[in-house]
Amino acid sequence: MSIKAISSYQSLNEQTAKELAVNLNFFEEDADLTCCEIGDGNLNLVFRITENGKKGIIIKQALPYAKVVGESWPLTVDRARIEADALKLQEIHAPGLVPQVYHSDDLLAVTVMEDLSFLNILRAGLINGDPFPHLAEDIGTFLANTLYFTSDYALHPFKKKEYVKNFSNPELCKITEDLVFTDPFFNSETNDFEEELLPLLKEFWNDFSLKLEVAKLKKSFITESEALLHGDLHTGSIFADEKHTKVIDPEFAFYGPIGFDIGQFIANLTFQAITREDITRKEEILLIITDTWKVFSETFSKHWQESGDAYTKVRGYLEYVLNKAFQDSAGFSGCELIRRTAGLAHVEDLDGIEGKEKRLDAKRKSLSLGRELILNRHKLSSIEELTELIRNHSS
Ligand SMILES: Nc1ncnc2c1ncn2[C@@H]1O[C@H](COP(=O)(O)OP(=O)(O)O)[C@@H](O)[C@H]1O
Ligand SMILES: CSC[C@H]1O[C@H](OP(=O)(O)O)[C@H](O)[C@@H]1O
Repeated sequence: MSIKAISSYQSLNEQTAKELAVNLNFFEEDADLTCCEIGDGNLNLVFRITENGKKGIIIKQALPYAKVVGESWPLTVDRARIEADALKLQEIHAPGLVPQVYHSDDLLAVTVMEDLSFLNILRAGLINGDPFPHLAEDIGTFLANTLYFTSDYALHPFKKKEYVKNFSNPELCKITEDLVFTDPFFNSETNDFEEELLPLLKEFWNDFSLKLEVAKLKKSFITESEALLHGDLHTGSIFADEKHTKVIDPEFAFYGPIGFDIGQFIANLTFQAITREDITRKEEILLIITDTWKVFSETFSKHWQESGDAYTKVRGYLEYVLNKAFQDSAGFSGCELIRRTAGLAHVEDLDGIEGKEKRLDAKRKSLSLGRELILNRHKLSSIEELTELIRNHSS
C-alpha cells in the first residue's frame, strides 16, 4: 500500500520516507533517490532526500515519544502540526528567515520543507569560530516581527485568541517547565552534571531567594500569553552562513512572554562568550548580543507606531513593555545557562571542551552567571549593563 494512502500514523524509515516523497510528487517514480536520516536533535526523525546529490527536500517526522529517552517518554505528535503552522506564520511575518514548508500532514506528523544543508547549524559554526555578519540583524528582525505581529499590540483580540487556541502546546510546555524552570533548581533525577559541580549546585538548591526568582520567571512563562514564541530558540535551532539566517524547529511554539525567545538566544550566545579564550573573539559575541537587542527593540518600536490599540499611544507604555521584556530575557537566559550546564539537555559549547579542568571552569562560570542574571535582572537597565555582567563573569 502506498504510504500516501495510509490512514493512521506510522513512523517512517529511509525507504518509506523516499516512497512518501515520490507519492507526494516531489520526485519522479524512477528517480534515483538517496535518503538519510540526519536528525541529531532530541525529539524527531529528520530525513534528507536528494536526487543525484542535488538540493533535495527534508521530511521531518515527530515520533510518538521523545527520541532522546525512548518509548518510556511518550510525547504527542501534535507538535508536528504546531511546528508546521508556526513555520508558515513566521514566513509571513519574517519572510526568508525560516525554511519554506512544501507540505504538512497532521496524521503522519510530517513536515516536508526546504533543504537547508547548504548552511551550517549556528552552534557548530560558532564553536568553529566562523563569522556571522548578518546574525544580529536577522535574529533581531525575526524576534521583533514574529513577536509583535502575533501579539495583542497588533492583532484583533478574536484573531489573537484563535491563535492562542491553535498553538496550545501543553506537553511541550511541560518539558520546558520541568527541564528549564524546575529540575535544575532541585536535586532532580533528570539532572546530569559532573560530581565536581555538586557543591555549587547544592548552594543553588538551598538558596531560597534564587528559587523564589525562578518561581516568578516560571509563573510568567506559564501565565503570560503575550506573543507566539518560537519556544526553543537556541543556536542549534538556527541555520546560518555569512549571508543567510534561517530559524528552524519551532515545535515548542506557544503563547508566552516576549522575553523568553530573546533570553534563550542570548544564553546560547553567552556560552561562546564564556568559552572563547581570545578577548576579541569574546567581544564579537557580546556585540552580536548587543546588536540583536538593538535591532529587536528598534524594529518592535517601529511596528508599535502602527498599532490600533489606544493604549499604545499612552506615553511610557512601550518603554514599560520593552523594559519588562529586557529584564525577563536576562532572567530567562539565566535559567537557560543553568539548565544547559546541569540539567538533562546539554550543549556542545560546554561538553565539547577538552580538558576536564577547563570544562569545569566554563561550567562553573555558566552556573554563576546564570544565578546572577536571575537574581539581579531587575537592576539591569541597558543592554550594555547586561553585556558587562556577562563580560565580568566570563573572564
Ligand atoms: N530544513 C532542514 N534542512 C537541512 N537539515 C535540517 C533541516 N531541518 C533539520 N535539519 C537537520 O536535522 C537536525 C535536527 O533537526 P531539528 O529540527 O532540530 O530536530 P529536533 O526537533 O529533533 O531537535 C538539525 O540539527 C539539522 O542537522
Ligand atoms: C527531552 S527534550 C530536551 C530538550 O530538547 C529540545 O531541544 P531540541 O528539540 O532542539 O533538541 C528542547 O530544548 C528540550 O528542552
